[in-house]
Amino acid sequence: MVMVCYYNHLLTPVGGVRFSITKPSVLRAETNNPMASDLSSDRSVFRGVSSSSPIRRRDLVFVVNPRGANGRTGKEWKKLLPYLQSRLGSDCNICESLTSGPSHAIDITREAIREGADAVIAVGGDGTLHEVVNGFFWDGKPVANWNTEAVHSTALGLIPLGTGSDFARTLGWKNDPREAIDRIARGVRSRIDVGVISREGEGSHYFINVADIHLSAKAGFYASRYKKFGNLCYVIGALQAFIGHHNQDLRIKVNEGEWQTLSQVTALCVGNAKYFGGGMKITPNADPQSGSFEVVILQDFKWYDFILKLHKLYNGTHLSLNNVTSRNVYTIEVDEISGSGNIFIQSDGEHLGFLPRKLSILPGAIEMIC
Ligand SMILES: Nc1ncnc2c1ncn2[C@@H]1O[C@H](COP(=O)(O)OP(=O)(O)OP(=O)(O)O)[C@@H](O)[C@H]1O
Repeated sequence: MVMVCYYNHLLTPVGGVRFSITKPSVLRAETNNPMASDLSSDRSVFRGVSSSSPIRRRDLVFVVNPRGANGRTGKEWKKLLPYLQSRLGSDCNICESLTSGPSHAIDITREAIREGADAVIAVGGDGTLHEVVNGFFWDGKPVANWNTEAVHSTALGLIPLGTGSDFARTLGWKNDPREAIDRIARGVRSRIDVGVISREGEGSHYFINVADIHLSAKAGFYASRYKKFGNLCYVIGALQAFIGHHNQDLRIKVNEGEWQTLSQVTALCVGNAKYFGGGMKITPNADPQSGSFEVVILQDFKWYDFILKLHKLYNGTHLSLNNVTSRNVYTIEVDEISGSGNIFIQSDGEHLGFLPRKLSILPGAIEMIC
């Protein structure tokens, strides 16, 4: 079978990359994105080679956020392309899709899965990974290949090139993109869990790393404005979030049980993986293959507690503190008591809105190249 990954600068709207169906077995990326790398115009890279071998060439779609890590992702990606081509070009059809703005990675991923890509690889930070993960779902269900006779499924891949790249830390991956490409070349897949967040009257939202509520979510909201300062953005975001912060009584319902009240919550963190905020080991026992979340709740923290206990939050030893609790859950509903409507929630470092929300685990929902 011949799979073609075809790059065309003439056919798309400004700044876009999209896949369009020409015939079921053809995967086509189209763009006129000015950020497209030099190699984008080299069709020998993006066009599949007709193969007479009975072994099917894998179709790999790399979803690259050129603005990730304040533009470092785009620069690093360009430097990586020759290695990528040398490592994967002989066995795989390689397709590069540069995102043109927020949420674009979701659409690219959905189209790639429907077109039968073997893997969609997020190239960027946790925000890009988050969008690619959301692209694996549509209308509350997993996205499927349009070709219902296809025997392969689409795996998720990751080349961590963001500011924080916290999800990769849980997997023990070094911040080495060549190592990530070697991993993709090996192509070993494992099932991992995904979290789903819902609210009455709204569509579902998915996350792979950590979802968190109140102070930390507010800090993440502000941190996103200061990404140009690298990991320092999380410190600046936290300082800004502290201004006017009040711990709040919240109510939670765990595993469909009874509602219970939590007093003076500073932050409530739901971990599918361990790290957030640029390396803080907030949910140290979370494991994306466990089939459950670790929920860590910080209560009645004062500003000076963060100064005195910050090292514990970074190295994951904070669970021994009096006002920190941890539990394993499958579902958790969180609502506020005061009705202020301003308790922040974020997932994978992306601002999601405000309470209430229900968070549930989807065990083994995605196959990941590990
Ligand atoms: N072309 C683009 N221009 C501007 N923003 C973009 C573009 N493509 C994607 N984005 C947005 O950039 C945000 C951040 O991207 P990403 O997570 O890759 O990098 P980061 O924030 O530096 O890393 P981390 O999330 O690991 O700290 C994402 O939320 C995404 O919506």
